[in-house]
Amino acid sequence: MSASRPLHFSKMHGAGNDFVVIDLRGGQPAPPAALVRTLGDRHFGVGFDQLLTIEDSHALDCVARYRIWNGDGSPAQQCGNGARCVAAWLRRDGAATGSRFRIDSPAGVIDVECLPDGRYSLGMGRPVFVPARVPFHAGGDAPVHELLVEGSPLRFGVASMGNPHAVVEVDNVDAAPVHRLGPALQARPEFPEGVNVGFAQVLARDRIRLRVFERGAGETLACGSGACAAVAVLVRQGRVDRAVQVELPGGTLAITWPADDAPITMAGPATFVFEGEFAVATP
Ligand SMILES: N[C@H](CCC[C@H](N)C(=O)O)C(=O)O
Repeated sequence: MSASRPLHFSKMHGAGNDFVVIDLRGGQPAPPAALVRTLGDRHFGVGFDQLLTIEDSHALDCVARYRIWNGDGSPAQQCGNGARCVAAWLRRDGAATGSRFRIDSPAGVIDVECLPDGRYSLGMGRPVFVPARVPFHAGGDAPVHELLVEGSPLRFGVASMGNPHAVVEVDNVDAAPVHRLGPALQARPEFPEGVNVGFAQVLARDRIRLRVFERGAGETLACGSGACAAVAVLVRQGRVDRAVQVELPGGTLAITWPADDAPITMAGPATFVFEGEFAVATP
């Protein structure tokens, strides 16, 4: 029987997008990819869409830094639902005081506001549409791109929220071929760093439904950066206004993009589920 040491974690979710949060402040090393994969396994581990590590921030005005790992062990630059859970975790920890503070994400500093109704409102930065910066290596800086996918033309928009997104508009998200077209688009060489693929159904100019097949995690019940990217792409295509309720399978996020040169704001819940200890094998 190999020895092991306990690793304390918090299990959380943001609109059903679930996370394991571990505290690595004090200079503890990042978890090896093998541990991330084991911890993320829903049979041999705890299970999560993403692992979030809380770390010391080098930015003076930030309460903490955090990093993001997908279930397949790959790092990510942005996680909107995860950022809200980090904010809630820091409030409960006492590291964050007051209703406004800043956290340091791999994609940059995020302004947090704790709303009276218990939701968290976050400044998610400006969307980037320049293909080379998504990155997406095909076509120019157009609102709509088209690729031949599995023999049929597929039209979509692209945007980076710090992480890459493609957004496909569909008539009915329930019937969308999410688990076929999601992996097919992710496998394209035009997306050299992979891509999160959103399938959006426009219900009204201020309301959409969205399903997201995430890079490194598959379909999740919600994707915060995906909701931001979907609104940005659809605003640019003239399909929605600038304040949109995004209905995802796990819950609803309020996305606002006041102007092209303004950051996108995302508001939504962050929920603690349980605390636990994971037995990490020691050599
Ligand atoms: N799978 C994403 C990271 C998690 C994003 C999502 N969970 C969110 O809430 O934004 C990527 O590799 O870019």
